[in-house]
Amino acid sequence: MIQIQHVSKTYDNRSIIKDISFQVEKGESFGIIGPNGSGKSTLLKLCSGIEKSNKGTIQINGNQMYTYTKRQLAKWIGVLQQEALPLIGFSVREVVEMGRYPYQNWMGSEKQDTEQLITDIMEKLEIEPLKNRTLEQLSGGERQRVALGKVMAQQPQILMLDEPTTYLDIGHQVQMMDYIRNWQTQNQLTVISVLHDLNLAAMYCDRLLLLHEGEIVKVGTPSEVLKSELISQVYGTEPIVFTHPELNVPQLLLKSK
Ligand SMILES: Nc1ncnc2c1ncn2[C@@H]1O[C@H](COP(=O)(O)OP(=O)(O)OP(=O)(O)O)[C@@H](O)[C@H]1O
Repeated sequence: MIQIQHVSKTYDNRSIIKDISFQVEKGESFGIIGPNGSGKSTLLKLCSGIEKSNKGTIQINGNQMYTYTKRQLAKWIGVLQQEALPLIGFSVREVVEMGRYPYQNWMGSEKQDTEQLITDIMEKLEIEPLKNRTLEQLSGGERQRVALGKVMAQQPQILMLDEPTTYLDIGHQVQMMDYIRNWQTQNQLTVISVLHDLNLAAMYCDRLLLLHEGEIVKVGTPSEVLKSELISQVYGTEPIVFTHPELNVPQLLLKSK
């Protein structure tokens, strides 16, 4: 579905992403993890086309990314960025409807009637009761669900998420990740997420990419990547790694030094 080959990125002569190659299959949930400043967000921006690489190629569904127009790319890739939501004035429903822009003509209308699609998405995310409120009248968790609703309305094949659970409490973190996983499994959606929380990453990702100083340390299943020695080498703190008693995935406990 998405293939990254020998991709590098420099900012101001600083090498941020160094010759990275990996691929993500259709329907897969793929997590990018690594310490602060390791290049996770930059890598995601390269994968979504927000930033251009200095070297290497990115293919979406077998075609070079640069061959897609912005509008075509928006039908393939949806990016969840909370800070990108308009701040004032728009109602919740209007914001979700904005996700339809790749399908609209220059007058903002489209052939398909999307009333029902928008209502279904809002019901699924339990934001229908908030539909007439404006964004500044919402909590952080509600705003995050609206942001997800907007990107769902875009009906992308690939969803890219940069820290989707930041500012959410544990209940809302799990709720958010469950919404995404349900959407993923029901629609064969491909998901690429940058996650700081390694326990959530292990619970919700099929494979993980561990990044350190712009280079891949390891790509593999959560059990292959979340090993005490690797985490200690990259994050500088050695965790206790154990297996989740119900989900059978690795989980980490922190130790003080
Ligand atoms: N537009 C930019 N111009 C210059 N340097 C940048 C730019 N964007 C990111 N960087 C630098 O690239 C490096 C990697 O940043 P990036 O945001 O990709 O890391 P990250 O792993 O997502 O970090 P964090 O976990 O702290 O969010 C950092 O040193 C950052 O200062």
